[in-house]
Amino acid sequence: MSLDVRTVTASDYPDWLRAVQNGFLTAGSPTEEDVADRLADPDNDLTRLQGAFDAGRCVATFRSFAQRLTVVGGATVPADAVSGVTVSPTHRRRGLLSRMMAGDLAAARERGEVVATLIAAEYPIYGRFGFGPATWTTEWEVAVPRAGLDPRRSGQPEGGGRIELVDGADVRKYGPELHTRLAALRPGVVSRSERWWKVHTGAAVIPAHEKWTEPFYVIHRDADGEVDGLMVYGTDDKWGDGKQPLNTATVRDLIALTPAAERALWHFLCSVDWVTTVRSGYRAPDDLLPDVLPDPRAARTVTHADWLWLRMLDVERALEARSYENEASLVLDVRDDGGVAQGRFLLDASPGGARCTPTTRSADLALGTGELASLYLGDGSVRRLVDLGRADELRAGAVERADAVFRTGRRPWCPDIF
Ligand SMILES: CC(=O)SCCNC(=O)CCNC(=O)[C@H](O)C(C)(C)COP(=O)(O)OP(=O)(O)OC[C@H]1O[C@@H](n2cnc3c(N)ncnc32)[C@H](O)[C@@H]1OP(=O)(O)O
Repeated sequence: MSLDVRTVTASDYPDWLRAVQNGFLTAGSPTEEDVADRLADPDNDLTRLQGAFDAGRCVATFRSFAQRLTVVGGATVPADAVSGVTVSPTHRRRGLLSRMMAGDLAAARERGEVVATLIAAEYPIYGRFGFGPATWTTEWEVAVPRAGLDPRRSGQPEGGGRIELVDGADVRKYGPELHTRLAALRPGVVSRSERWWKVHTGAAVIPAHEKWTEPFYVIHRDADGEVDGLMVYGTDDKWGDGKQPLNTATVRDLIALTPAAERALWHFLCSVDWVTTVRSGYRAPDDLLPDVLPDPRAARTVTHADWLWLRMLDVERALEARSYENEASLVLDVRDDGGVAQGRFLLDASPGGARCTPTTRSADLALGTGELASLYLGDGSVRRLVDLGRADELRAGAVERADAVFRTGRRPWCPDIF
């Protein structure tokens, strides 16, 4: 019997959500409350949900939703955020993901979205669809007693700043604006919905499989009393046989708008009595963390991996949307097996702005859409891509010019999983 791949209706939704849950290895079905809560979410656009149905049962799922992505320079571009991708183990490797992805990318291009984004469950899945890793993440584990911090200072900020313990309602009050201001500073940040803040502060139905517990919330105020930082962390309740505290504090969210706020929040958490280990959560690879400690070797890297994957949908608009610190004129031959974003483009970039237009001039560099995506937010190195055989230098000196124009001083970072 042929499989029916189609848009999901409200009556399909409980079975579709069950298939997502099962595809992510959680048995059973979602609660009625969870289904109703998600259906009421204005960001859950059912016209962008696809499902494959076999004899009426959902066996594959795919969701996309409208997102804004911060690019270099602080502008945002409309992104097609891909999520909830599953194919039942009974129906894998028959091309179901390929069919749903092709349909979604064509629709996204049609809607005028500039890039597609996703967080890949496994590295090998999405390169074939023209995606490339555009931001990376690092998680550290800090052995607090080895960090060299002065326990007499008890984590008080320097320079007149102040740290306050607050509750979830305060986070819903301050968090969205802090996040919006972070998005203007950091390439790779993606928009957060109102529901995100509710779910992460316990004010909305928590999906059964997410196992949420109430965390601690702290804010940082600068010397003028302005809130410029937020940290959310959970603790366990571990004690050693000798009656010594052995608690681990794990960061769930940390937004710092200034380096002073970032330093103060890390020092605070590493000074909480009973906490002997701090897990940083997924941070930017160039987070200040290890080096804000007197002894950075107290921080062990526990994860370093690709995070936000990007796919170009509209090369001209994407390259014109970001800023460039250096001047360069480059012709890029962009290959795209998916037939969405291929072409030869002339990029005229300068600190004052950029123009990107189709051209017939001979190319300086040839690369795939996934490779361009990995350079787009300022992270990847053209030299490395060429050395890996994933990009071709077609004119001498093009690699150095391209690296000078694409790379940025700080690395991009996406704080969210979606
Ligand atoms: C953004 C997110 O939601 S990330 C979450 C992704 N989902 C998961 O990891 C859940 C568990 N896995 C699954 O549900 C499925 O295996 C999926 C969705 C990853 C793939 O679905 P399928 O329908 O099997 O993929 P499809 O048949 O279209 O495969 C296309 C190609 O990708 C390859 N491929 C698919 N999945 C994988 C994988 N996990 N690792 C390596 N290659 C893969 C296939 O072999 C195939 O290659 P080919 O064209 O050379 O033959």
